Amino acid sequence: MVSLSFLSSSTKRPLWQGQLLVVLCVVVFSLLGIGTRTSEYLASFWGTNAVMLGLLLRNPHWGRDWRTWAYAYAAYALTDWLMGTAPFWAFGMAAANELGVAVGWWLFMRKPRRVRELQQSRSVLELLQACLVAALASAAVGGALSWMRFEIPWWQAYVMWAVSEFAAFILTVPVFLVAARTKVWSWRSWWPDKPMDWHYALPLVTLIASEAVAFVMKGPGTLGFSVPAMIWYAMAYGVRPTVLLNFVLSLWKMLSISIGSFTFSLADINDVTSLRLGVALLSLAPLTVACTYALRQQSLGQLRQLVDYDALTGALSRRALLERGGKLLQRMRGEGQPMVLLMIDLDYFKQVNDLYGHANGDKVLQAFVRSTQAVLRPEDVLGRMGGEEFVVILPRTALAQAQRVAQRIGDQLRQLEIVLDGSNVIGVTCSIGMAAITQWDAHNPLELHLSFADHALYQAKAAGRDCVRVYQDPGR
Ligand SMILES: Nc1nc2c(ncn2[C@@H]2O[C@H](COP(=O)(O)OP(=O)(O)OP(=O)(O)O)[C@@H](O)[C@H]2O)c(=O)[nH]1
Repeated sequence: MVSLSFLSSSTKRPLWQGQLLVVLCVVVFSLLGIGTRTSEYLASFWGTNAVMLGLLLRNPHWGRDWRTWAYAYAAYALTDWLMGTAPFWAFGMAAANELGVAVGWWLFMRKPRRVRELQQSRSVLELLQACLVAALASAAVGGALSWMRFEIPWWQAYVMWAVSEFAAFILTVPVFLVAARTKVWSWRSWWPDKPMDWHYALPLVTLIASEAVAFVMKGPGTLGFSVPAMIWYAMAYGVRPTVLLNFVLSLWKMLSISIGSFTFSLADINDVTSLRLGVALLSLAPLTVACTYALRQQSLGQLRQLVDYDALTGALSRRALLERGGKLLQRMRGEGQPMVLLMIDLDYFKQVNDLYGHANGDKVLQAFVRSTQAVLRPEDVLGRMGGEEFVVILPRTALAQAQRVAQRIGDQLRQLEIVLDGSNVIGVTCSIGMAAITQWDAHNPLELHLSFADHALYQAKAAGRDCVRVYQDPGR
């Protein structure tokens, strides 16, 4: 398997390897760009600068060494020169190319990491700004050189250079920026984390269909045909797949423009420039949607975490416990499986607070949850009802089995030595009330079964605490 670990910011390779890679990329991509040159003008696609910028953004320590820039400059100029360009133009163009990369790198590196990695809502605007300024800087030199060399109006030379640089930057750099958070060699990491089913493919199918219609219909308006599908995939797939799809789609659009309605020549240069700019800018819409949507999902996730889990102990909150318990009850009823509820209350907990303070009381609660969780299976549910009262739900569990679990919870807690602030070590016990839910009474709501467990807990407390009691239905 080909290793692409050079794309991973987490792998710090020796500097010389990085520099060699930058030089190789400059040579290969420059040759590719030179291959697209028409006889009378510059390359119709020049991705070298964007790729070099992307590599340096992923591996910032390469860019901090001046030799990287010197080697890259030599690679730019020599490749062009060896391919037949006069030395003055070759070295001048190399300066223009590297200036754009340097300005882009400097601007991006000043931004906070989360902004750079497209994890903030303002990321796309910052990306736009950095790519624009880098392209304008490169065009300041490159535009002047191509004006002198090709005798076209100076403004046209400048705009052409700036737009082509900007388009390459805005489409390529995000691929490197988001790849910084992932393992690029795993294709799976570029795909959404959600389960795959057929309706998941709909945005992609819509995209292909709209591009097919655009290709057949032709005309300037077809550029926007794919916008609904772009917005859709941005919302459905998230940032990373969006960046990748934007890249592929934009390349396709530029290609389809050149094989469909336009050919690249100086005669329709303004059309080509404006189309190129349009295609590049089009990608910003889904990218913004994807970034904003991802942030929203992240905030919702954090909010859900806050609502669903007790901040002190990490057990489920009362609300989430009742919700999950209700669903489990339904499922067990459907499957005809038994389920058991344990209502657990720490004994004489008030005394712990009174003697050692509230903060130490909190420590005891946390220790109890840790020790109980160690006894439970992954499918069991532990929640905090409030204060020092907890509930454990044991799905697919018969009463005898649940009694052993309850015993183990009690034993484990009894053996625990809890170290408090001030190096006091204490032990605590708990009382447990159990209620078994069998198939035939599963239609009762969870709250009723909980009240049975509570009743049994009351009996455990009355019996002297540190023991387990099972609810006995008086009707049976
Ligand atoms: N440290 C701490 N104490 C809490 C928290 N929530 C409730 N408590 C305290 O838990 C104590 C519960 O006391 P009681 O209901 O009298 O129960 P107990 O002392 O355990 O007595 P029994 O249950 O009868 O064995 C009270 O002192 C509450 O202030 C909490 O989050 N942290």
